[in-house]
Amino acid sequence: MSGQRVDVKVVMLGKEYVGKTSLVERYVHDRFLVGPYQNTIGAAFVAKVMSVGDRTVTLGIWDTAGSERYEAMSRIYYRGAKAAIVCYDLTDSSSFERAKFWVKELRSLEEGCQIYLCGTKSDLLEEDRRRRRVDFHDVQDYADSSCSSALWGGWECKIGTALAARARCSRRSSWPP
Ligand SMILES: Nc1nc2c(ncn2[C@@H]2O[C@H](COP(=O)(O)OP(=O)(O)OP(=O)(O)O)[C@@H](O)[C@H]2O)c(=O)[nH]1
Repeated sequence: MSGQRVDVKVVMLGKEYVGKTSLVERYVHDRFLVGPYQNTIGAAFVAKVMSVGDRTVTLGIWDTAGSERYEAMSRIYYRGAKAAIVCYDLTDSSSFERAKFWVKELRSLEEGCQIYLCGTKSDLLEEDRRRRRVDFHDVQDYADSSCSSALWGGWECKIGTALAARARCSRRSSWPP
């Protein structure tokens, strides 16, 4: 890990190709990934400093590889995470099943982890609604019963909004977490 002090550990989880790395790039560097798809190998770490009220918080974001080949490795990266962004592709129903797999595992093994479900590639639905493969209400029901929140979006998804909310919650109870 980088030598930087991390206040909140965040992990990105989800099936390969759902767009985890793209979301992190967009959020941390405000840029879109260009060029051909390159799958993450193992995991990648990036730190992001953000303001929450009058505090400065450093997020340590672990972007895990979605390929099932790296499943055991992903478990190492979610340990001790305060927040998990579990991504699925709105145009791929199997990716939602994979997201549920991670949510179930986090709920049983990482009690202190806030779980956010994140539907990606909504731009593809804007182009053609028939491409949707994950029902809006199914996600909402599932998020209500099993997660901290559901996020909607593609490139524009604001991971930070959810994390800031999480940070504010922590602040009311015990901060730093
Ligand atoms: N149209 C569209 N394409 C996207 C979006 N997000 C990611 N992609 C594309 O989907 C592909 C996979 O994106 P990645 O961000 O590499 O996916 P990943 O989940 O990190 O994949 P792994 O590293 O294999 O786990 C790439 O070709 C991206 O350009 C999105 O919001 N909309």
